[in-house]
Formats: sequence, C-alpha cells, structure tokens
Amino acid sequence: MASLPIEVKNVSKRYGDVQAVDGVSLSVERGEMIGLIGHNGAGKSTLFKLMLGLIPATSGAVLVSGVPIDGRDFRAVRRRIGYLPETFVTYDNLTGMEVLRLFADLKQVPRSACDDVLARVGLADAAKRRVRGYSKGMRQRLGFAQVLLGSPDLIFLDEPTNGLDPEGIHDFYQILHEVKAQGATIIITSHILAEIQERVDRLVILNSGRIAAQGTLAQLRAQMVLPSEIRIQLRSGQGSRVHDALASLAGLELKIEQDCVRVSCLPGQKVAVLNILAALADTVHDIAIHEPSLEDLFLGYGGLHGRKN
Ligand SMILES: Nc1ncnc2c1ncn2[C@@H]1O[C@H](COP(=O)(O)OP(=O)(O)OP(=O)(O)O)[C@@H](O)[C@H]1O
Repeated sequence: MASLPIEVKNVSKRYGDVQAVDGVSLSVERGEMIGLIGHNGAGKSTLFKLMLGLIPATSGAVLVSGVPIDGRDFRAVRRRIGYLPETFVTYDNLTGMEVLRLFADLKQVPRSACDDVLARVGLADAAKRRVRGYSKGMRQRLGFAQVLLGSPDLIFLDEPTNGLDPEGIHDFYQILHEVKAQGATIIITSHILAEIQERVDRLVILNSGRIAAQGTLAQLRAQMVLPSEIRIQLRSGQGSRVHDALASLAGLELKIEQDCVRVSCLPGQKVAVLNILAALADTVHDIAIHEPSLEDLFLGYGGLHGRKN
C-alpha cells in the first residue's frame, strides 16, 4: 500500500517554556487540500516546519511519504516538496527570472522550466525586471513560482495570498486546483477564513498547539451547532405582524429594523420558521438564510480566546 503524503503522530514541540505544538496527530491523503487555521501563535508555522523537516520534534514522529523527517532518506523526499514561507525573502538586485533560475538550480530542476512557470503566475512580462521594483503581490507571485518549479508532489503554503488583489487570489486558487487535479497534496494556512472555507477539502483548526476540530465546513457546522440567521425583507408596514407570528416559536432571537426582521435560530428550528413565513407569504418581499461562517465556527472553537501572543 502506498504511504500517505503526511503522517503526524502525537507530535509535540517545545521552545523553552512555550509549548508550540502539543500532541498533534494528523494524516493527509494524496491529492487532498487541507486548510490549517488558528489564532496568532496557535502553532501553524511550527507544525509546517515540523512537516518540512526544518525543525525536530520534541516528541512524536513525522513521516512524509512514509519517510521519517529525521531519517537519512528524507533529503530525496524534500526535493519533491514546494514551500512558500509566510515571508518570501528574495534578492532585490536580481531579476525575477534570475531569482527563479537560482531556485531551479537549488531544486535541481532544469532552468528551461522557468519561462513556463513565470508565465503561469502572470510574471512573463516582468521576468527581466529587478525584483526591487516588484509590488508586494508580484513578489508573492514569484514566491509561488518557485513553489511550482519541478511540479512538487507536496505543497506547503503559509499565508500565500498575502498582498494579492482579488484577481491575483482568483488566479492563485485556479492554479492550485490545477496542480491538485494532477495529484499534488496541498496544505495551506490563511487568516482570511472566508477565502479558504469553500476552497479546501478539509479544515484543521489549531488552538494553542492542539487540533481543536477538523472536517469539511459542513461537518464543522454539524459538530458545533451554531445558529443560522434568517433575514426577512417585508412589504412596507408588515414588520409587527410577522414579528408577532414568529414570537410564538420558543427559543428564537428576533430583531426588527424597519421592514426587515432578523431571526437567529438553531438548525432544527429553520423549517418551523419557514412554515410560519409561508403562511404569511403576502407580507414577505424576500428571504435570505445565512449559515454560520468558518469565522463563527473558529471563534466558537476558542478562536481569538486561545491567542498566546
Ligand atoms: N523559534 C522559536 N523560539 C521560541 N518560541 C517560538 C519559536 N517559534 C515559535 N515560537 C512560539 O511558539 C508559538 C507558536 O508559534 P507559531 O509561529 O507556530 O504560531 P502561528 O500559528 O504560526 O502564528 P501566526 O499566525 O502569528 O504566524 C508561539 O507562542 C511562538 O511565540
């Protein structure tokens, strides 16, 4: 049976008094895209560095493609990994192409691959310009280009869309999904929860060095049972009639603002609310249901309250 791309087995990492990662176990399937989220200081970067073999674990084991990160065979495995650190530092005096050729040499990838990769991230026209004159978004694209060199099997991206404009973010995820379709396994961190919540296969929430929850957005919603918000836009002057009808249902939180009623209700109450609204259809102009976002779930799982620094 082929080895899993990543197996983290009860791993802890301590820096002096700080327990950065605390008993984490995580298995990642081939071709999976994982979103790793957590408050500042939750341990995301430390977990990345452990999985990349850049730092040793205090205890536990990390295997990448079945190979222990502290074993002799890991050097060969590392060549098949692409990594974009949170801050991509490069040589400002070199052109984009020169920087990429340098990475190609380090990764033992033919320099001839650089043209295609630069074009893929939208930097073909800027290839001969010095990086000093690049915008933040262009630098980030260059960082992404070095990740793509050599078509890695396993890709780690730490806050990869920092500095990208909406079009850049769209292009970035489009490339990422193409790479994933070709079989790459991807682990990505982001503080922009709305951005990754629908784009990854599985979310892993880290809180103070531990995995607080993991699953798809739908699974996390089912585990946490947070209220949804139903916003009912009414025809003029119908607010109190609808409000009074809904107030007959126990346990709802209702707010009324002019011709809009907002109902906060648990999943099991939604149908009862909609039944009442159906009976008052002549008063209703529009209905929108807002499910809890990843941000709501994240806050529910400790979110910012777990912040250490
Ligand atoms: N080299 C180090 N020496 C000492 N403490 C460290 C070191 N690296 C990280 N830490 C501490 O370990 C904890 C986890 O840090 P880490 O950078 O992994 O968190 P993070 O989730 O990536 O945070 P952020 O979202 O702010 O980047 C923090 O308390 C941090 O201060």
